[in-house]
Amino acid sequence: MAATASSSSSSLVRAFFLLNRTHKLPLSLPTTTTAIKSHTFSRSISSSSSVHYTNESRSVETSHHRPNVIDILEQRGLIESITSESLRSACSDPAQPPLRVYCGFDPTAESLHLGNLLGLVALSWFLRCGHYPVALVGGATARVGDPSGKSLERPLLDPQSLSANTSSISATITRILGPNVSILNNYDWWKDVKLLDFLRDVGRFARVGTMMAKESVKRRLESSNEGLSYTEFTYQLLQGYDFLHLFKNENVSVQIGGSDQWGNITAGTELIRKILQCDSVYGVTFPLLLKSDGTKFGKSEDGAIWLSPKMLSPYKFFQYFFSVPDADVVRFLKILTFLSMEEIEEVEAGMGREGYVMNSAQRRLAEEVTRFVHGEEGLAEALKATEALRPGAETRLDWKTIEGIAEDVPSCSLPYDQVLSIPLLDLSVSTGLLESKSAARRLLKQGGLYLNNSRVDGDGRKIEAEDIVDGKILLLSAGKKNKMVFGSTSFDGFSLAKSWRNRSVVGASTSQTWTTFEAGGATAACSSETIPFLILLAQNTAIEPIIPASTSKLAIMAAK
Ligand SMILES: Nc1ncnc2c1ncn2[C@@H]1O[C@H](COP(=O)(O)OP(=O)(O)OP(=O)(O)O)[C@@H](O)[C@H]1O
Ligand SMILES: N[C@@H](Cc1ccc(O)cc1)C(=O)O
Repeated sequence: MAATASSSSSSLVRAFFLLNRTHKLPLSLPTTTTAIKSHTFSRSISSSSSVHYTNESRSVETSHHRPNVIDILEQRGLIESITSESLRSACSDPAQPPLRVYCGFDPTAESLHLGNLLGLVALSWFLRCGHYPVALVGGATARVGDPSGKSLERPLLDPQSLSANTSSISATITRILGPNVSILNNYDWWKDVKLLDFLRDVGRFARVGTMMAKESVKRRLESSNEGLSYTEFTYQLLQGYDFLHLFKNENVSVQIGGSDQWGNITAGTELIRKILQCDSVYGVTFPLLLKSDGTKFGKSEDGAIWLSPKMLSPYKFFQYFFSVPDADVVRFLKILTFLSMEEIEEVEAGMGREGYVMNSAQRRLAEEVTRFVHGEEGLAEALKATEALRPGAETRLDWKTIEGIAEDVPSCSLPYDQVLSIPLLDLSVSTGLLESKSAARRLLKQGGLYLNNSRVDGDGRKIEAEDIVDGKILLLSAGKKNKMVFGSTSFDGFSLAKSWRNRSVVGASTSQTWTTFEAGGATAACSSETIPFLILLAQNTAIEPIIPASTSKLAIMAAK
């Protein structure tokens, strides 16, 4: 059934792609324009955050040729379940106004991550097909914590962190989806809801048997000794009530989310059916994006692919997609980019052709996703950095480019006189880039040792003043992947602290001259003076400096 629907719409889909190149949004072919007055979208980001949008009423196009967004999502592998098949006709029926569709994100971290990107991509598809997306930031729900997919109750977040997270996530959503997406914070309606009113008006309609049967509840009761708190148990009702509220007040009739959200989404459609006796309400889920070990990409997992450039640079973001295995690249192109299916098929066919340049498909994927998330500027930054770090690259290195990526490659800071006139082989060992001088010599003979992207030939090569780019830095590469940046004294304690932090460190506090933070059971301290000084204190008492305390002018970062 899905296949029939998809093929019948494929010519429309193609037309849409052509259009989309020139007129970005929406994808529909407008025929008449009607003002929808009764539904003004209040683009307010909460009392608890500083981002504010003004109310605006929209002019909505009714279209005879609105591409079927559900068919498109399905073709691309972005549909896991739908509450009712009638959504397919509702979303492309020219007699009906465009749909308002929402996806929620709890602000439990400073940034959204790759898993959340699927929701943004799906919202963007709705927008491109002429509908109205709403992104909800769960300022209220994050105070409770969604038990879906969680084996333990989440720690509570303080109001300041919630507010900061709400602002930064909202800014990311606006950056990615543009100003045509409304952002709402559910704290804005929850703060006025009274418990007794809620129990009387909503609780009555929620059946305990149905609530107990939800996957998130069953799984927790079966697998954890601690079970589930009443607070977490009510989470599904909070999300259900959000849908009811948005349906009544904002005319939102579709909720989308990852497949772990099915129970919460259907809690909403059930409440709307029971309380408002309305059936024209829909839930759609997409499959979870999983890592190669089968676990989901998430904010609370290690090694998250963050969407905020403050948490992960566009360069690293680009590199992640540039390195995905061949087996995943076509699937990722379908779910994470807006390339037409024909273009994707073309890329796939190219991968099997003779003369295919390795990683070209990945490069296309990385370019498309980085552009969507970080914009043209972010993509340009990522491409420049990628080129700057490519052994053999012609591009002249400059301090500004390297400074931007120094945090993303293993780096180390040394006083000038410990670099100048030092044999390159010695330097590559003393900094930890290579394990021994014989290994360094072997690599050099094989042509795998590069200084500032140029291949090094003789083993007697010493560092000369002109090798130190802009008098500050040099780049040494071993083989193709292992790179290390050396800084002279211009690497101050602050940038060291920052680069150290980016290597999965949690909790940093800054005092006037010292930054301290904890990493994997250890505390690191770094002075913020210009001459860096870094020591690592093992947890509890024993002091174990990674550099001798006497060499107070030297700072070494974990190299590999
Ligand atoms: N790996 C993923 N693949 C697809 N969707 C995801 C993934 N991770 C989260 N989502 C979706 O993003 C939306 C927001 O989820 P949420 O804010 O709870 O993120 P989360 O990563 O699940 O958080 P946490 O790690 O704290 O559980 C939900 O619709 C959820 O299903
Ligand atoms: N429960 C969702 C976030 C969400 C919150 C409120 C909603 O109304 C909708 C979605 C999640 O944690 O992934």
